[in-house]
Order: sequence, then C-alpha cells, then structure tokens
Amino acid sequence: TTANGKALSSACPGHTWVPSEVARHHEHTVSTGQCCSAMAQTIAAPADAVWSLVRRFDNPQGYKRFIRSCRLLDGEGATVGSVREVTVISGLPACSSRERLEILDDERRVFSFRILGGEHRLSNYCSVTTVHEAASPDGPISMVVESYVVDVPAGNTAEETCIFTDTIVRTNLLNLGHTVRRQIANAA
Ligand SMILES: C[C@H](/C=C/[C@]1(O)[C@@]2(C)CO[C@]1(C)CC(=O)C2)CC(=O)O
Repeated sequence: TTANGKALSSACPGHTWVPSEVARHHEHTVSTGQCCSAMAQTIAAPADAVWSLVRRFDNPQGYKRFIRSCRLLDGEGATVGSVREVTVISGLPACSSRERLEILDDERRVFSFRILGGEHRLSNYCSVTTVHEAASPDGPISMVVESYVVDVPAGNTAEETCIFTDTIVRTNLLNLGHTVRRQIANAA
C-alpha cells in the first residue's frame, strides 16, 4: 500500500517532481503496528555532491551526527547485502544498530537500508533516500527525499514514534546539507 504517498507528496514541494520509477521506492507496505513518514530537504548543491555522501553505507558518520562509529560486518559496503554495525553517541535511547544495505542505485540515486537488530527501540526500520536535481537561477539544487517504515514500540503511539523518528531523520538531512556545503566551500 502506498501508505505514505500522501506524506511524500506533502513532503515534496511542487518545484521538484520525483520520477515515478523513483517515487515507487518511497511506497512502503505498512503493516498493522507500524508507522511511516516521508520528508524532503532542499540543498544548494549538485545532486552528485549530495549523492556521494548518501551512498556511503560504510560511512554514515560522514554526515549523521548521532553515529559515533561504523564497521562493516559483511560485504565491503557497496553491494546489496552488506551489513554494518553502528554505535551511537550517548544520550539517545539507543547504543548500537546492525543494518543491511537494501538498495544502492547510482544511476537513479536510490539508497535504502534496513535495521536488523541492535540496542535501540526502532524494530523493523527500513528507510529509502533518493536524491533529485533541479535547475535554479543560482545553479543546480538538490532535493533529498527520505521515507521510512518502522514498528511502533510497545508503550508508544504511532504519532509519538513518528515524532521521534522524524526528528532524527530531519536532523540527518539538515546535517547532510551542512556537510555538502562545507565540502564545496573547502574545495573552492
Ligand atoms: C532513525 C534512523 C536511525 C536511528 C538510530 O541510528 C538508531 C538505529 C540508533 O540510534 C539512532 C541515532 C536513534 C535510534 O533510536 C535508532 C535515522 C538514520 O540514521 O537513518
């Protein structure tokens, strides 16, 4: 079911369309006891620069500030089925997470991972991140769309679960933008 079709359309302002063969990746099957969401972030940078950070399954800490470390348990990070173990900074209701690369499509710029386990509260989390480019008077800009589906933990409502998870994802997307802009400024 395209449970978050509405979320996706509300997350993507009209000025950038998401090609249907990419939008379909943001359609998650949402079972009972799960919740899903989608959000979008515009970044004043070419899609290639943004994608080069998003695609690094072996280096999420390259832009995710909650991640302390990452090591590959299986595969070398660029093939579907690679598995990573991330440890997380203190202060969150989480310590570590084991995650599997589900999609890495460099042509269409589609990235997806699934959480297999770990010490945290987000069971069966699966997210899809896609990067799109649009022209602007000041040069190319990118739109990053990220959607996820996750189990609602016992003791929480779906709304609470999305509030927490959206906050983490939105912070990651903001940090992605800052990191890309800093890389461009340093290269100038
Ligand atoms: C929501 C998702 C990951 C969240 C976590 O990585 C974790 C799997 C362990 O620590 C967290 C930072 C927060 C948490 O409770 C569950 C966002 C992303 O990194 O793509």
